[in-house]
Amino acid sequence: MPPTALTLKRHTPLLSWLQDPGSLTTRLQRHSQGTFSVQVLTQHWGRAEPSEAAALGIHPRARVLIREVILQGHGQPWVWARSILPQASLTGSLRCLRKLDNRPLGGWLFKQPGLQRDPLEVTCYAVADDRLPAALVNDQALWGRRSVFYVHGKPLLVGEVFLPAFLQTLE
Ligand SMILES: C=C(O[C@@H]1C=C(C(=O)O)C=C[C@H]1O)C(=O)O
Repeated sequence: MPPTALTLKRHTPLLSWLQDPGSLTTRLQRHSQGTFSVQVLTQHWGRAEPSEAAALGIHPRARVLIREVILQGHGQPWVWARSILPQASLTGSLRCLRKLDNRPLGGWLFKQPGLQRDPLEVTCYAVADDRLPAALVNDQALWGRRSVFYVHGKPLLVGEVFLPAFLQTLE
């Protein structure tokens, strides 16, 4: 089935994960029976993609911290996550996010009082999306989600794509 024509079957177990407004880290820690870990692929300063800047409500040339990780369970690549942290957001209590290393972003986010989150956008990542490491994709379309979090009104964009090894755990 061509990726563009992929549709989510109703009641697929993945829907529950795509639409869950809670901490993905916490849910994956449970699902992995405590074997959860974060592998940082890259964390560098740069510019957001146009759609990311628009979602964050920032100037397309604003300086952002780009963080891409693989969330693992049982040592397997389960989720590819790309977070866009505007430099203007990383002030005050958010400065610590500059040095997360392999600590999960969600572990800090969901402890913040007054955390707010925009509605989740669910999307299908066609194979052609070259930001996804091809080795993780196994030449198939994948489903993901993204949303903007606000801590003390400062926006952070988090996107997650569920990988084939994770989908196998739902079968
Ligand atoms: C936002 C969360 O943080 C998770 C951890 C991430 C990280 O460490 O970079 C990125 C995306 C999330 O899946 C969460 O747990 O819900």
